[in-house]
Amino acid sequence: MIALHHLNKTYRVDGRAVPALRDISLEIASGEIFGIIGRSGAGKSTLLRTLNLLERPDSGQVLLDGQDISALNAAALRAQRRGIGMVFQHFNLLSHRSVAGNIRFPLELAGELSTAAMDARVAELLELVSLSAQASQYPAQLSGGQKQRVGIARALANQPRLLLCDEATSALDPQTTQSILQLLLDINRRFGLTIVLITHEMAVVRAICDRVAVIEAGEIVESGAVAEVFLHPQHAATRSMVAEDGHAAELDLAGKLGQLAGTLLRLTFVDATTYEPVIAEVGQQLQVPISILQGSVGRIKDRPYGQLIVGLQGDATLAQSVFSARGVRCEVLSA
Ligand SMILES: Nc1ncnc2c1ncn2[C@@H]1O[C@H](COP(=O)(O)OP(=O)(O)OP(=O)(O)O)[C@@H](O)[C@H]1O
Repeated sequence: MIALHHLNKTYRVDGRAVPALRDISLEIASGEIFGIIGRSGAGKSTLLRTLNLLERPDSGQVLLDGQDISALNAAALRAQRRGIGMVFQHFNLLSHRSVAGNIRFPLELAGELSTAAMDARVAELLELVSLSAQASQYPAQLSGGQKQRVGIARALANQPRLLLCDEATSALDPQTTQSILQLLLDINRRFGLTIVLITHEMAVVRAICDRVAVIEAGEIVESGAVAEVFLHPQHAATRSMVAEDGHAAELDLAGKLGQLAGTLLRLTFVDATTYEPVIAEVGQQLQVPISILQGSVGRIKDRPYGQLIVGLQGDATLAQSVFSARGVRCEVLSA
């Protein structure tokens, strides 16, 4: 659905060049939730804003359904943008309009529906985001989570094909964050809406994204299915974000290594193997003790996973092949 080809963007600040995007190429499939994660200043907002040309790249192409939107005239670009909704970190609601008035605003701008049809659409959207009871309230009377629900309903008003979320949950507490993420997931599943979100939090990616790209200093340094990137991060930037998230097993046994006998292994289970008694069975099969030193279990979107660091007293190569045969990825961390 979206293809970015060799995007470059450099800002000029006081005559100085500030590169924001460097040779970015990405493909995002229709119906997926795609996360772009990176630290502050990495280029996330700039990249997201190129998808509807709020930011024009210096070079490269932005293709939506095969059409290069940078080649469109102003009227055609406006029509394209109507098919792209956007949700903002600080909600950007109109303070003098009620909840219903905010949601109605893009419908009025589009000018395609009768008054009755607009009323019906607003009612439908209020119900979708569970705010029917707050229709006549004003933004100042709402909680952060409710404001973001209005932001989401407004973004969906003109039935976009693509929803761009710019740090949509960064101003919210963890519980509200979860409810907004669930709402986005629900919308994605019910309407098959493609969602591209930017975030600095691995937990957001882990909760709802199908695939993720990691951006660092304007470059995509790693991308792929979330489970692959999260459980086997390759780049230092990804590793440090995964470590901060605290849900993957990281080797922070410094100082204790000398006291541990045997070989350290990292075992990664995904999907069904997560629930099987693999460690006990492999220990029994090899007749060696296996001690669990550190680990975590959880979910990546709706896939269960486990990652454990274990100590093995015995033949590591043999253990590796036995674990692999059981569908468990096994890496030797130290001998
Ligand atoms: N309008 C602008 N003018 C000049 N420089 C800019 C502008 N917007 C962004 N930059 C610079 O471009 C780089 C990328 O910024 P961008 O806002 O895209 O990063 P980000 O990952 O979204 O950061 P944050 O999470 O802090 O918003 C940074 O060095 C930033 O200072």
